[in-house]
Order: sequence, then C-alpha cells, then structure tokens
Amino acid sequence: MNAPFPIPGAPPSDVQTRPLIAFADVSKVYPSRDRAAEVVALSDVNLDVPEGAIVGVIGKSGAGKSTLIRMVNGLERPSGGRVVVDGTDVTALYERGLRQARRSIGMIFQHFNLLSSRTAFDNIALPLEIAGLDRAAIAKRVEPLLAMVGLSDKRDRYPAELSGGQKQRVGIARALATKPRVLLSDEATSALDPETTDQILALLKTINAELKLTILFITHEMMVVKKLADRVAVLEGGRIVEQGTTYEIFAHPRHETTQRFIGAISGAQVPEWLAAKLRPQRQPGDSAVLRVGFVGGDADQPVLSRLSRNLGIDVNILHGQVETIAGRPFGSLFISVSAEADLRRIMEQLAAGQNTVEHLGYVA
Ligand SMILES: Nc1ncnc2c1ncn2[C@@H]1O[C@H](COP(=O)(O)OP(=O)(O)OP(=O)(O)O)[C@@H](O)[C@H]1O
Repeated sequence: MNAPFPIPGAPPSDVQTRPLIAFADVSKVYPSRDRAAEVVALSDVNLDVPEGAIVGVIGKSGAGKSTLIRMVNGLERPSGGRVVVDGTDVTALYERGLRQARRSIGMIFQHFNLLSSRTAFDNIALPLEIAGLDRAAIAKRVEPLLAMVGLSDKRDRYPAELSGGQKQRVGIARALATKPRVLLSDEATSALDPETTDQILALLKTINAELKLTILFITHEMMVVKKLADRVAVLEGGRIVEQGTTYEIFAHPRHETTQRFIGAISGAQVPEWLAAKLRPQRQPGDSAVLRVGFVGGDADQPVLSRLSRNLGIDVNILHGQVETIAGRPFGSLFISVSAEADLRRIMEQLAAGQNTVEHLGYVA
C-alpha cells in the first residue's frame, strides 16, 4: 500500500531501488555498408546497475559488449530503447549535454589509452585541464590520486617507462580525476599477466568500497567476473541470455553459454589424466570415482572426514578446487572410495546440504 503522504525525513521511495545505470529495451543495428549486410549488435537489452555495485558483462568476441558499454557515455547511440545514467537519459543528449554527463562517467581501457608525450602526472591531469582547473587545484587533486593508485614515485615517468599494470593504474587515476559516480571498464585487465590482473582487480574493489563508485565492466574472462563482480550478465549474439548475482550464476548456471564459461574455471571438468584412467565397468580391486560439487552449503564442513568416520571407509582426494565466491564455498572435489563399499550410502552422506554428487566410473 502506498503511503498517502511523504514521511518527514524519509528518502524518496526510489532512492534505494533506483539503478544508477539502466538499459531499457536497448537495441543497436549497424547499417549495411559496402555491400556488407547490416549487423544487429544488440537486441532487447534490459540491464540495471544498482548504485554502488560492481556489475560485469561477459561474452565472447562479437557478442556486443563494447557496443553496450560505449552507450553509457554516449560513444555509441542505440537504434532503439534508452540508457539512463543517474536519472539522465544519455540517449537524448548531444554535444554539450554529453560532455557534461561524461564528467561523472570515467572509463578505463584494455590498452590504457595514455598520451605517450605526457608524464603519469600530466595524463591524470588532462581531464582537469580540460575542465579548466588551475595548476594548483590540479596538483591538489592529482597527488592524492597518484598515492591512491600507488604511483607517487612514478609521477614524472612517461608511459613508455611504466609496466602494463602501472599504466593501467595511471588510467584508473585519470578516470577518477573528475570524481565520477560511475567507472566503465572495457577489458581493463585483458592485456595484463595474471598476477598484475589480480592487483588491478583488488584496486578496483578497493575503489568501489572506499569511494562508493559504481563499476560496470565488460570482459571475456569468467575469472575476472568471479573475482570482481557482485552481479553478472551473460551476453550472446547481442542478447542477455542470463543475469543474476555472481554467486547465483556460478552456483546454478542455466544457459549453456554460462555453463561453458564457468566450466572452464570451476574445476568441475574431469582432469585429462583422470579421464584417461576412468572406466565404466568395475573390475576386481577397483575404486569408485565420485565428483562432489559444493555450492553454498557444506564445503567448509569436514565433509570427507565425517564420511570416513561415519562409514568407516578411506577416502582419497584425486583432484579438486574449492574456493569462495562472495564469501560462500564453491567448487568440485574428485574422490575415490573402495568399490566394495556401499556407494549408495556414501553418496547420500556426501549429498547433505546443497552438495551434488555424481558417480563417474572406476579406476584401478
Ligand atoms: N562500427 C561498427 N560498424 C559495423 N559493425 C560493427 C561496428 N562496431 C561493432 N560492429 C559489429 O557489432 C557486433 C558486436 O561488436 P562489439 O565490438 O560490440 O562486440 P564485443 O563483444 O565487444 O567483441 P570484442 O570482444 O571482440 O571486442 C560485431 O558483429 C561487430 O562486428
């Protein structure tokens, strides 16, 4: 029931629920050119990015990710639908309005897009120069940004003198210079090695938490989604085929594209060495091989030692990867038990909570 009049001091009812970025029925068709057919890059995209959240959009090459993210700051215009950022319909804005809207939307890129003729300090200062700040005001803003991204000692270095990770740190500081409310990340870690990727993702998480900055990112790597996102949307052929919280999507992927993305990193795939040894029929002296999937419930409990104690059997761990996503356990363990044992009871015990158990076959 609606309140008949506003409650004094209460926030407007939509403050907590209104997304900071909203895509509503967005489509994009690139017209045909030079006898090439038109390209439908996006169809019926509906996606909300809640204020303060980190939302990832994952998809293969050509899925429409860049087209989607570039609509938020008006670098791309939809053919249909609306993109609303902080209450402003950016699809209705043109030059001056767009320039102004872009001050509250920072962006970072796969190849950093730094000016090679400018030092780290001067790259970060650029948006402030464009905004007309004087030198003193610029220094007052840039120095703390350099410190925040851990580059105070590199302030006078040129991009060619910086590592990939350091260049991306400059890119992040530059994106934050105008104190945006939204940070867009276009494959920001795709050109970096795994260790540097982790450091940049950690920095983005810190920035999100400390500055309350809303982050929308695109990637083709599920690992990045797992480490960074609160929510994820899976894009395929220009359509969102699945979206939800990162944990929901990892724990219960419904669409086969999502399952493929997750399968590659979840540890649920049977390792090659085990697949080579597995046989469907039991032979004397064999062990039975089981895959236990942990989704949310029981992985932090001593599941295997309990099993061993309750049923008096030995359990061998063959392979596995169990970690936490959004603070909840997720992953798979491959175990073997004597094929003489009561497999039905073993599987019942292992399937306690939300665990899944499959009997894969036998090994010698
Ligand atoms: N300016 C353009 N003119 C015509 N077609 C375009 C244009 N930009 C993108 N496309 C097409 O639109 C589709 C989506 O492209 P987009 O770059 O958004 O995908 P993506 O998921 O970001 O891919 P990648 O990961 O390879 O960058 C592709 O088929 C692409 O060829």
